[in-house]
Amino acid sequence: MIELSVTAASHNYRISIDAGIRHKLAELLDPSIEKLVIVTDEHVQKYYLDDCLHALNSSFPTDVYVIPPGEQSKSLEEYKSLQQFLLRQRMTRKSAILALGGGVVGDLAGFAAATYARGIGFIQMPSTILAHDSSIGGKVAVNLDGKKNIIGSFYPPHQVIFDLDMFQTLNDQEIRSGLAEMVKHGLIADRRLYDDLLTFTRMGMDLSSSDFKHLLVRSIQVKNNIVQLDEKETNIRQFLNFGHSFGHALEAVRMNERTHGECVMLGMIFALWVSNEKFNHLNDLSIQELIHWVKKMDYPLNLDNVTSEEILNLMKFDKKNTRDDFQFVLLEQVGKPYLQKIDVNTMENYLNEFMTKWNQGEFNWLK
Ligand SMILES: NC(=O)c1ccc[n+]([C@@H]2O[C@H](COP(=O)([O-])OP(=O)(O)OC[C@H]3O[C@@H](n4cnc5c(N)ncnc54)[C@H](O)[C@@H]3O)[C@@H](O)[C@H]2O)c1
Ligand SMILES: O=C(O)C(=O)C[C@@H](O)[C@H](O)[C@H](O)COP(=O)(O)O
Ligand SMILES: [Zn+2]
Repeated sequence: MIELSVTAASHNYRISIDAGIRHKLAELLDPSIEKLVIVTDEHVQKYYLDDCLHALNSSFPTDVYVIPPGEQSKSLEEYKSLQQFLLRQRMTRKSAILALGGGVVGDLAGFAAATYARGIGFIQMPSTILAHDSSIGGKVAVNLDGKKNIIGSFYPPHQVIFDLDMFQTLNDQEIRSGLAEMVKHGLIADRRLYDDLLTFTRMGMDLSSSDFKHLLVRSIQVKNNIVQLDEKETNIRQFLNFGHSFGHALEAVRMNERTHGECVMLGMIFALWVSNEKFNHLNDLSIQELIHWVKKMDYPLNLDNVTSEEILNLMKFDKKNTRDDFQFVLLEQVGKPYLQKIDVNTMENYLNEFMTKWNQGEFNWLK
């Protein structure tokens, strides 16, 4: 088992990573927890809930709250139903929510844990590759009126229990989605992670291999290093948002058609293009090589059913922005992100140019 620790402002917490770790759940949890509510979704319930309940072996009084799978569950309506369930279960500050699932379950359950009784115990048990990102660092949230994560909080978990065995039931789309956040971590902070990830996936992927486990741990370390230095995103944590200004806007327009990671991948390509074409950066990266990989991995690349106007309007709700300007994450080099102020008119021009050229297949690297 690999154990990492995270220092948050309010407390330190442990990340325990291993294949099959769910079967040891009772041993891993803090014995002082008086009551547990497991929040999960219907897919994860089907595969892993029984194992977890069996492992708990009645050590903790436990109830289960199951949400419909998908981004639609990150809503104020689902949040309210969950809070009402917590009330009915008479949860107290000595109780804990255990989020068993991907980023949707973690974000919703975490926001409920952050706000019920002004904060109760919160354990993350990520079940997707993507959730190596979402389960660490304490960003918890729901969406409102198509604006991603606009109602939320910073609420670091008290523990993260990551069972890599659960990746075996992920479909290709969810694997792709999670790999995108790993690529992001490589691009912003770890050139070797980026290179190794592209090589590993080219050679055929065994998600249960020790090679993949090491890549995942390196990716977790990138996230961990950053959130420990800037938990509330006042400076360098904004780099973790690389690709998300455009990505979140696309995700909101194409809700339920494309995953978070698929949209972030296109958002990163846009940001790489701006970095290279408009600011003359990135002479150490072949965008073409990345696009070849992206195509091989079957990321959906179609942008012709969305307008630059729709994207621009949603990008205005990006939480990094100031009132008048976009604060856009660019890369000077791989591993050297920075924040660039871009005014609305300039961003509109960039989007128009990029999306027109993209849709007309004018980029050499698309060929
Ligand atoms: N809080 C953060 O820092 C942070 C970081 C990144 C992303 N996010 C958020 O995370 C969400 C995306 O998370 P996600 O990609 O994990 O999506 P998800 O939680 O919707 O899970 C994806 C799909 O896979 C299914 N699933 C989950 N685990 C499975 C397993 N082991 N086997 C089979 N199926 C499984 C789910 O039921 C769902 O249908 C987005 O809402 C995004 O905004 C948050
Ligand atoms: O941890 C962070 O900080 C991130 O930005 C990680 C992102 O991958 C994640 O999608 C996050 O939820 C985006 O946050 P938001 O503040 O842009 O909603
Ligand atoms: Zn993300």
